[in-house]
Amino acid sequence: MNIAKQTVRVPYNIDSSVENSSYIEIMGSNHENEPDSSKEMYCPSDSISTPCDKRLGAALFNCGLSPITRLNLEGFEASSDKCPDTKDANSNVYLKIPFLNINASPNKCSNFGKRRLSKSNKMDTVVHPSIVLKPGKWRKSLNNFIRTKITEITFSKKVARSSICQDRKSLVLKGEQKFEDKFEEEVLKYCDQCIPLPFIAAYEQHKLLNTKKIGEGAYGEVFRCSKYQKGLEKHVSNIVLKVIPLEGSIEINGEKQKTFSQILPEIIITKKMSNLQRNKTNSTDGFVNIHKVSLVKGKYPQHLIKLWEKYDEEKGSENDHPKLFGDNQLFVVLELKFGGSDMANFQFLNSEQSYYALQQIILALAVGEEEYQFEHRDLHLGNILIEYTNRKHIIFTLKNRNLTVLSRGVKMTIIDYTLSRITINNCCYFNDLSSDEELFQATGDYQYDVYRMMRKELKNNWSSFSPKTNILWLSYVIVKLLDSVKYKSINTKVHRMYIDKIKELQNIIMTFESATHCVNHLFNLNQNVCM
Ligand SMILES: Nc1ncnc2c1ncn2[C@@H]1O[C@H](COP(=O)(O)OP(=O)(O)OP(=O)(O)O)[C@@H](O)[C@H]1O
Repeated sequence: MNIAKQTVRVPYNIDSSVENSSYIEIMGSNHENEPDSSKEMYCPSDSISTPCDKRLGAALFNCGLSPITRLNLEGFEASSDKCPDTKDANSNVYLKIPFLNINASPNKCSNFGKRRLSKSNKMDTVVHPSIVLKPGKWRKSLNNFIRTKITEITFSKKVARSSICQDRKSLVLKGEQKFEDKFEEEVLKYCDQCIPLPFIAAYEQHKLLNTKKIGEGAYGEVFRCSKYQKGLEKHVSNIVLKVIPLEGSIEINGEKQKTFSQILPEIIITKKMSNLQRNKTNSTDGFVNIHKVSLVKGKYPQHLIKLWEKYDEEKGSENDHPKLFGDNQLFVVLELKFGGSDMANFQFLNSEQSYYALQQIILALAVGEEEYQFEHRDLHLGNILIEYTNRKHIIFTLKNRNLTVLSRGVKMTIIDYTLSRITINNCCYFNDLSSDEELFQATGDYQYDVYRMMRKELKNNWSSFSPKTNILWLSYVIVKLLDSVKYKSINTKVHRMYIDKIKELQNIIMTFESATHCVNHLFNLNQNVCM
């Protein structure tokens, strides 16, 4: 601890947690040989991060790395090389610690771990020696970590691995298996197509206006645009295109490409959650609205490549260059409604605004639970979008009851169902994380405790319905509202008042069994009617 204190430099990340009890178990365990190692390794109920108000403060320990939860990942040591792109090379962590926290910070080193075409059109892998912890999009972080681990370090044996947490399964609870092996056919049905469309023709430049790349995930590139709508004969604004490569044999962004069988449940879940806005008994528009899905084939359109490169120049992309895709590459394009900026990058006016934002999230989850036994299971700040609205109120229907929340100028949208669990027509869709280890080894933010807490809650049975996982994520959102999100004005009475209200909720959140249970409390609903 003392050595670490002296040597570790100022952190890049906002570490909202300091885990406090799992160190010894983790260091002592050998996961590979212990299929049921979860109890021994993590004792998750005991290893919940210290609440933000009690955690070690910056003054005490000026370091973003959780000091006592470094994991021993065999074969991995810090390299002493300096990152060629990093201006302040000294700000890299150059401690020799067994587990350098996972993540590439694009701002620090935009070339970290990604493949790109060099001038000679040869594939180069540029590797960053330091791995910096960052909360949020863990999948890319893990990929980068693994890619770095493979390229940077001399391994006695190469790590052969498939994708992270991509074990999408469906479990038919009653009746017949619906799709058999006709996943491609089913995807085409959802796209309203018989065959894939040529990518370049379907997304020609003139059909899209004001196009801009706005984000990226491990699976896809995300563009915002106005898109020409045939029936309406005009461009409709605020469309988001999420472009996901499919079925190809080349790895993209360190991941195997999704298959038809993996993308189909995501399309189904996205459509179902989106349609909740038109539902009667339980309704919300808090889940991202999907306009259309398309299956396209062929090279990436040149104008989208240019926008990808612009984003890379300005912000630094961690993804592979889309020029890599050939003539036969398939893509699914999800056309979604623009939901705003993600919560990690949003600045709230004050905590009154964030308190009502939190209520919107709780209600949306409750509606999902009631209608589809929905658990999000990955509700980190990157998956919660916020936009400004003129609407005074946001209206939800929960079990035929209309519930109204003040918007205080913001509208919340939940995205990304990669880990989500849902029951639709007696079929349960879930992502089986039971044999995934990497996600449960990550550390450095309360977010990473939540995955372990979910595993404990679900007893590693990822098909079961346990809405408590939504509560675990709500506890995380509350911690973030108190600890990390940005506020414009904090020196006001109203801000202090609502911070107290959020703290009150923090004190009781874990006593609820579901988001619905929490709503009953918040809205003083009659237990007999609403439980
Ligand atoms: N509807 C939307 N409106 C606004 N921004 C969006 C929308 N959908 C996605 N984004 C932006 O794009 C980013 C990546 O999207 P998303 O999380 O869906 O990708 P992914 O490939 O599933 O990510 P992951 O790496 O977590 O698997 C989001 O963090 C967000 O910033």
